Amino acid sequence: MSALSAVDFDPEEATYSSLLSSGAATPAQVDQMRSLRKHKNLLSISRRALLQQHYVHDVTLTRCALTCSAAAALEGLGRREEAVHLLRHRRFMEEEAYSSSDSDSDPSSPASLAHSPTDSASYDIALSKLLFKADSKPAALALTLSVCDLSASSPSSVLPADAEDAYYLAGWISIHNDDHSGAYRIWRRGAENLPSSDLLRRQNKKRLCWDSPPPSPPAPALLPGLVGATPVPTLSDLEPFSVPPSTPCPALALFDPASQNRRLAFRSPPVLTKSECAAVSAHVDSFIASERGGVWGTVRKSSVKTTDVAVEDIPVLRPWLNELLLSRLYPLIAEAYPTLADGSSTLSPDGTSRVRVHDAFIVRYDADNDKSFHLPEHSDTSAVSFTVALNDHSEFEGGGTWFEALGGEGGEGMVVDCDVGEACAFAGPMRHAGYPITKGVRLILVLFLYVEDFKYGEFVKSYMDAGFCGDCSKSGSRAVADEKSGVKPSGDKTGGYVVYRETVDLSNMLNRIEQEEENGEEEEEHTTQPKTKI
Ligand SMILES: O=C(O)CCC(=O)C(=O)O
Ligand SMILES: [Fe+2]
Repeated sequence: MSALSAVDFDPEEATYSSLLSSGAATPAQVDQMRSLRKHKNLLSISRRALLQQHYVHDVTLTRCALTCSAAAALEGLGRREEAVHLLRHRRFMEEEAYSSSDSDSDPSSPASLAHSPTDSASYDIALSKLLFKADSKPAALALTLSVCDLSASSPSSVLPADAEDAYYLAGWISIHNDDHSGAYRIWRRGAENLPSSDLLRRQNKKRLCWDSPPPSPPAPALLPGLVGATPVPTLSDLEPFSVPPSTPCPALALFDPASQNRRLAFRSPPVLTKSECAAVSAHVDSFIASERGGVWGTVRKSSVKTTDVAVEDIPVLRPWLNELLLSRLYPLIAEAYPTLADGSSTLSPDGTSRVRVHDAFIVRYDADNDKSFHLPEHSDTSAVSFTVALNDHSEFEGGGTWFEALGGEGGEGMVVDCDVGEACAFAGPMRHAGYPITKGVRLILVLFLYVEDFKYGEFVKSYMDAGFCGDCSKSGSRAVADEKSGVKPSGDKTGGYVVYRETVDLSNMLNRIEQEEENGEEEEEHTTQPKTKI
């Protein structure tokens, strides 16, 4: 039976229906029920529209879009194999029919209306999305790259939105494949081939900023007042924080166990002087005033509100951060994390660092004005991250970086608190949070770093696959309420976690086709039957 003619009886739905009518359904079950109904509706509408060839008379519909919509619905119903088969089959059939059709035939005939030269790329994007979700990364990457290549060699064969999606998705598949450098190469190519894409331009700009050569002569001459006279920290200057022997943590898998000895987080003495922090803060304020109309926003969109600015957006801070990285933070990482899990070090044989910036933000928590108190539990997209305190602790109460695995069995975790100029370095896959402030403003520099050619994701995955961790990277349920404030580090959301700008954009992109088609189909649906709402 083909995917389009399958009878969609689902015993699960019958169970949910009786649960709902008995009033015993949990919120999670209601959500599942909604999703089930939504995808069933979408599948039945797409199927009907395809079978009745609605696209012949309705210029807003195409066979390709309806097919992608049906595939998205099948995926939503957990029928991924059918979805993949449907897309592959339709792509092949339509391409065949199109290439063998007589070019002199009536242009209004269904055959020519049903397939346009850009449809194959649209099918490929929809397919690669499914393959990526199915964790078939090499196949997904090959398909997205083929769309990138096609858009470069024959721009009229790929819709601009599909081309942007292809480059963006290919970059993210590469990152999930532990190939950050490859991702940035793809985004660079995308930015060059699609100069109108803001998304690709931003990704590329980031890379250009953090790969730029160190300023020479160094920053003091370029930026008076911005580089202080703090010494370069060595291991004996760092205060280590160890994961207790009884506590699992996927980040342990990143380093050589003998030399690391479960020390995954470190607090350093000041890497910035007070006057340097004040100067950075003043530059941020003047940027917000002149470029953002005095209003802080969020560049790193997250599932909960965070207030931040990307360092690369403030030109005066770019050489400053490069200098800070090269002179103090990269050496600090080499001291704190001497041997990686693959036996290599973060230093190349020539002594230069292999560490690279993935993201650099200045994050502001403000208990009094925008009520941005905390950041919920999450892991970073990084091998190593930093938080560096940019203002004095007397300016706020509470705060600090909370780590679940540093607190032992009880689940209360531990807060590592930094005073102005001090840095907290930690392994990105450690589950952590911005602990709530209860008063004032806390300003920090946040850095997500990776190590070139070090496949940290692979080590985390092996650790998880080996079952060492149970579900320790998934749930925030072990967070314990703070006695005084009554707020959890995980926020008010159960299992709250932060998704970063790229991840949000990525999931928006992945869901966009589905959403657009659903909206289109809902309109269609209103004309044919009332919508079933739960
Ligand atoms: O506020 C903190 O100390 C943590 C910040 C953080 O984890 C992040 O920005 O990803
Ligand atoms: Fe973080």
